[in-house]
Formats: sequence, C-alpha cells, structure tokens
Amino acid sequence: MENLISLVNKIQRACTALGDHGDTSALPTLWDSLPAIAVVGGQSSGKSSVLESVVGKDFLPRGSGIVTRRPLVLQLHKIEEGSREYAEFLHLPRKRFTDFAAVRKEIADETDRETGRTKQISSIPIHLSIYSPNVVNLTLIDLPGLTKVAVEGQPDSVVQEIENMVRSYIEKPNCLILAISPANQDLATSDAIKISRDVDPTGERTFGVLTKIDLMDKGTDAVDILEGKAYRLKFPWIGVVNRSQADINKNVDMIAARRREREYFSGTPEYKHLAHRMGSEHLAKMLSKQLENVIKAKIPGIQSLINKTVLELETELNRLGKPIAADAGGKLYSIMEICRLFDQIYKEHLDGVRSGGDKIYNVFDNQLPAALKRLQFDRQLSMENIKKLITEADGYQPHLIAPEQGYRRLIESSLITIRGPAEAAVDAVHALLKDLVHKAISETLELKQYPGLRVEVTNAACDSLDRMREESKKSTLKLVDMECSYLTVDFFRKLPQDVEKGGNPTHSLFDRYNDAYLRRIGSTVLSYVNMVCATLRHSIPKSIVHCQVREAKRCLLDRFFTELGAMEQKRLSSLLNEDPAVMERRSALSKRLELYRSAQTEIDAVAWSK
Ligand SMILES: Nc1nc2c(ncn2[C@@H]2O[C@H](COP(=O)(O)OP(=O)(O)OP(=O)(O)O)[C@@H](O)[C@H]2O)c(=O)[nH]1
Repeated sequence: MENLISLVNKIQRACTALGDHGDTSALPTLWDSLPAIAVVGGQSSGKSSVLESVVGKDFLPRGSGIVTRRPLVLQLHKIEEGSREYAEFLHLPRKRFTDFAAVRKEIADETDRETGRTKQISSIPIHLSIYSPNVVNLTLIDLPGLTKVAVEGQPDSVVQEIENMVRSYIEKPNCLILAISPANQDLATSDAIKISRDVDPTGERTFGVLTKIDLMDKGTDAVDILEGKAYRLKFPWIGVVNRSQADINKNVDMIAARRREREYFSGTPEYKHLAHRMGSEHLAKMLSKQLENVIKAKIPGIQSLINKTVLELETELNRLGKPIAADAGGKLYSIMEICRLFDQIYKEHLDGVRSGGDKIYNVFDNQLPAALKRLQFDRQLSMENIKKLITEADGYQPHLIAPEQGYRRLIESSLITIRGPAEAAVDAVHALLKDLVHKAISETLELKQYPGLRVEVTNAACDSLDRMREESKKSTLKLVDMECSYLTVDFFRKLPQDVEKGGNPTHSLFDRYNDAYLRRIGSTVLSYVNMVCATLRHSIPKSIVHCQVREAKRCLLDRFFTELGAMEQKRLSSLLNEDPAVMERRSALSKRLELYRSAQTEIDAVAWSK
C-alpha cells in the first residue's frame, strides 16, 4: 500500500509541472481531488519545528516575520536503511541536494523568485522531495503561518490573504488538516483550531498537535487535552516536544532531538502512560497511515473524476480542431483537407443528404411556371397590337396570302418576354446555391478555427457561383433566343387546315384587318407561344442545372485550388492564422489532458495491483 502515497506524490508533481495547483485557471483541476495533509497554525506555533521533526532534518528557513510565503509541498520518500539522504526540488529536476542548509537557502530563494523580495505571498507551491531512511512516506503541505498583523513592508491585506490561502487548501474535503497549537497558550485562542473548526466542524479530518509542552507553566500540564477530556477532537491530540530556540542555536541535531523527545514523554510522570502515542515519530506514522486510508477511500472517486474529465477535455479539444502543421506542404495539405470537407458538405446539401437542395427544384416546379404564366401575352396580342405589328411588317406591300412577317414579329415580341422569367430562374437558383455555401461554411467545423481561411473559401465559392451564373444566363437566354430565331414549321403547316375551318385566307385586302381575322392571328400566335413556353419550362431548368448546379458540384473550388498552389508560404500561413486565444486554450487543454491520461494509467495500475 506504500505505493499509494508515492502514486499521489507523482501525480502532485505532474500537476505542479503542468501548472495545475488548484487555482482558478478555468481548466479542470486534478490537484484539488488529490488527498494531502496541510499544516496550519499561528505564527511561531511550532509548525516548522513539527515538520522538521517529522522529517528528522533541519531544512526550513527561519527568521522573524512571515517566513513561509509560498506553500511548500513536502513529499517524504522512505529509502533503504543506510542510503544517503538527499532532497530534490521540482523546479531543479537534475539537482540533488545532500546539504540541507542549501535546501533551506533554495526554499528562501525560490520564494523570492516568485514573490519578489517584497514579502508578498503566492499560492504557487514549491515542491520538495526528501529521500531518507528516517522518514515515512508522506506528503505534507506547509502553509504560511496565520497572523494578526502585517510586518513592515507588507500591506495590511496580507493577513487576510494568508487566511484565504490557508482556507483554500484546507477547505477541500480531501485535505487532512494538521492543526498546530502551542501548549503554552490558551487553546481557546488557537488560530489553528479556529480555522479548522470553520472548514471541518465535525473534526473528521483534523489532527490536533500540541507543541511546546515542555514550556508550559510550572504546575500546569496538557494531560486533559491529550487524554481527550478537554478540547476533544475526533482523533486524539498528539503532543510533541521540539527543539527550543536554545537547542537550535546550539545546533542540536534532529535525531538527538527525537531521542530527547522520547525520553521526555517516557520520563515525565504526567505523560508516561501516554508516551506510546506522543512525539513526532508517532505523529509521522499516524499521518502516513491516515493519508493512506484517505487515498484508498478516494481512489475510486478520483478514477471516475479522471475518466469524466478526460472525456470532457477530449470533446473540447475536438471542438477546437487540430493544431496546424508547421511546413508549407503540411499547411497546404491542411487547407486542401478543410476545403475538401467543406466541398463534401456542400455536395451533401445538393444531393439531399442535408437540407436545402430541394429549394432548387421548387424554383423549377413552382417559381418558373408561375412566372411564365404571369407573362401577359394577351396584352402583347391585343387587336390593336396585332394590327399594328402586321401593318408595320407588311410595309408598303400588304401581304398576299398570309402575314408571314407579321406572324414572326408577333411571335418574337411575345417570346422575348420569356427572357425575364428565365433570367429570374437563373438568379433564384444562384441565390440558393450561395445560401448553401454559407450553410456549408458554418457546418464545416474545421473552418471555425481559421477565420481567414473561412473568408477566403466563402469568397472563392461565391466568385465561382457568380461566374457560373453568367454562363448559365448566357446559355439559358440563348435557349429563348433560339426559339425566336427559328419557328417550328410543322405547327404552321397545320394552319391552312385550321384556317379553312375558320374562314378563307384569301380574303379581299379590304377584309384583312377585320376583327375576326386579327383574332384568329392572335390565337394562332398565342398557341404557338404557349407551345414554346411549355418547351422552355423544361429546357430552362436543364440549362440551369447544367451550367450552375452541376458545375457547383463539380468544381466550386477548382480555381481556388489553382491559386493555392501558387501561394507563398507566408500567405498560406496567414490563411491558417488562428485566433490566439484558441491556440492558447488548445495547448493548455492538451497539457491538462496529458496529465490526466498519465494519472489515469498510473492510478489504474495501482488500483489493479491492490
Ligand atoms: N521548547 C520548545 N520550543 C519550541 C517547541 N516548538 C517550537 N519551539 C520554538 O518556537 C519557536 C517557533 O517555532 P517554529 O517552529 O519556527 O514555529 P513556526 O510556527 O514555524 O513559526 P513561523 O514559521 O514563524 O510561523 C522556535 O524558536 C522553536 O525553537 C517546543 O515544542 N518546545
């Protein structure tokens, strides 16, 4: 089970390396869910002394005022008896410290590096690992001492800032609280007990440590507290006797101090019966055991949190899209690939896989026939107009048998009006094709990532559609013009019979412009024009589909691809310019995902070997 603590240690180190120390970075945090032990207490309550006793080493900075200004995550690793003890900082990965005075100096220097020498505080932890045969596997977080007044050079707000920082650590349900109170002060005023009660009212995760028992006034003792008769906590209080200031000045070593502590409890009549559960060695063992228990209990929760977060991170990363290749070839490939995706979506709209293509059929089936119907041929073929056109066409020589030229003019002048609906159909389909471009652009998720490319692809597709519209207009109007150029002979060959039925074409010249004659001409022209309309109703859509819809499907971005091939690397890069915020978020998310994935593997391995 020892590997449980090292597992959490490992993940904690990875968290800090990747900037996850549970602050508000808008990214999911693993740090907060990892069980740890935080040391809290008022200034000079003996926190540093307790930590050093637990470690069995002298390594923490000393001085007046607020010495601990950044959290110190202290990971203790037990190594084989006889091995040389050493320390390592996470921020100095390849440096082994065997001189603990140098460790003390590095803690002070690293604190200053982050906070400046202004005595400010920072919540970014320093990670220190100590490898020693004299420790138990344990992770402790040393926090700045709670204080009531700021020292010189510090703003008054520092008092509150320290409290907030301490609180932010100990309020997490996975944090065990090591509450340090000096025995020579009234426990009712203990800062450690006060703040622990706030965040852990039932005392489920609070461990009370009583320091300075040796400094209590003569005639007083801490037996009631240590026996759990006064200030009772869920876990029994542990008394410790650390080195006094005089011991520190005399450089009394920690191992000797531990021995003296043992002797103190076993040799003092009041505490003799409690000696087996007093002292810093007992404290270290008890904490290690408690930490293991908590980790064991929390592992399933951590596992499910990790699995859930991995999924969330993956989803968001997918949404943000892939990062861009650095070289020109890679960039070109990425652009082509994105364009291909867009093109595919666009085709799906036209082919009915996605919605919108059906509106084109609506133009052919409803809009065009309705527009053709609305053409006012009867106005074109009013008696007056017929008479006028026929007379004009006859010129100085009135027609002898049938008004051939007159017919032609009447038919032409009617057919020419079909150009309007034909052109309108071309424009209507063009507008729909353009709408579908915008739709497909917004549905191509990959384009969201690159606003520059999005604009270029939209413009290129719309330019192509504009060109296709011009071609389509030419061809479609040509169809109408063709109908004007050559009239269907068969239709007119039938006419004499019709005429025979209705009257004699060899009217006297005098009768040629009478109403019945003109009406008959009008109705012949109308039925011819209607016949042509029916033909064009079918051929106009064919021309439009051929010139616009089919072409849009076939080569919407062809010209853009040719231009891409000739583009310089700089311009290609600018097309792939991403929103910097997106780039930053992607890189932060990938790092966090990496952390979660490795934590997932590590935890799974330990959980399986349980
Ligand atoms: N005699 C005796 N002195 C102690 C004991 N514990 C701490 N001291 C002394 O009390 C003083 C303060 O102890 P520290 O361990 O520095 O206390 P701290 O809470 O870390 O203080 P800050 O970091 O300044 O908040 C030092 O001079 C210690 O030698 C103890 O159990 N007995």
